[in-house]
Amino acid sequence: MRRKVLAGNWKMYKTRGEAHAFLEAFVPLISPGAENREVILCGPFTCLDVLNAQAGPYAVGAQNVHWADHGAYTGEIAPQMLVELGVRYVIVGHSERREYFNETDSTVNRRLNNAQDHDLLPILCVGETESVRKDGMTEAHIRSQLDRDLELVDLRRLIIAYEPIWAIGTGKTCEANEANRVCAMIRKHVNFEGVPILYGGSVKPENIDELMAQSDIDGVLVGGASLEAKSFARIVNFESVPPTS
Ligand SMILES: O=C[C@H](O)COP(=O)(O)O
Repeated sequence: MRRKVLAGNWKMYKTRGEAHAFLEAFVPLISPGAENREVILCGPFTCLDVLNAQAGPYAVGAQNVHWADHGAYTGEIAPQMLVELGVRYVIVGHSERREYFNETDSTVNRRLNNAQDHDLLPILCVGETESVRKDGMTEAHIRSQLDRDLELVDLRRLIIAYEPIWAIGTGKTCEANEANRVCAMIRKHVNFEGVPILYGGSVKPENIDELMAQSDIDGVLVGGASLEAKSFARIVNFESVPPTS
């Protein structure tokens, strides 16, 4: 059985003090016995050591990593610098990186490979814009991203997040059955049953149970609703709905 993954992406929010306060509130709210649930907190670089010190059983993730181990790359961060801070996961290819920082499938691929070379577990983000969806090109677009991004990447040490761009931070959640359909398509395309596939895009306490009840959604990547301890705790404590058969 694939593990369940509940990941929070804080984006460019939270100072170290705010991260500390979040953890003090969040950790006691998590229900015991959430076995087989991997909780990941992806904070800004400046918070990573605070998360590592205080997050207890929960894993720490970064939001980007460079394809080189060192060099004249102002503003970038190398994998071993993250590993030294106790980071285990790293988000790669988030649509905000692709849109605002000119990430391409080629740079995403190089970042994924270097992350794995240093034993970081990457969370690759893929997804379509609203206009791609309207043109009926969602599947073709995602398959193309996967083909280019995953060259030489070890699928056994990878998480994929399906994040329809039109659903990110907009409050427009993709219907659970449609998100499930695309996640199933991704699994089939990469041809590896064991890869955890997450859904991301306006996940909140009100829709988490329905999303987690889907057959091909193994978890969620949460932006806005991961910033507040109570709402992210409700997401982590999602209620399992037994499969109907
Ligand atoms: O990485 C997280 C996604 O961009 C989703 O963000 P959101 O939950 O604020 O829509």
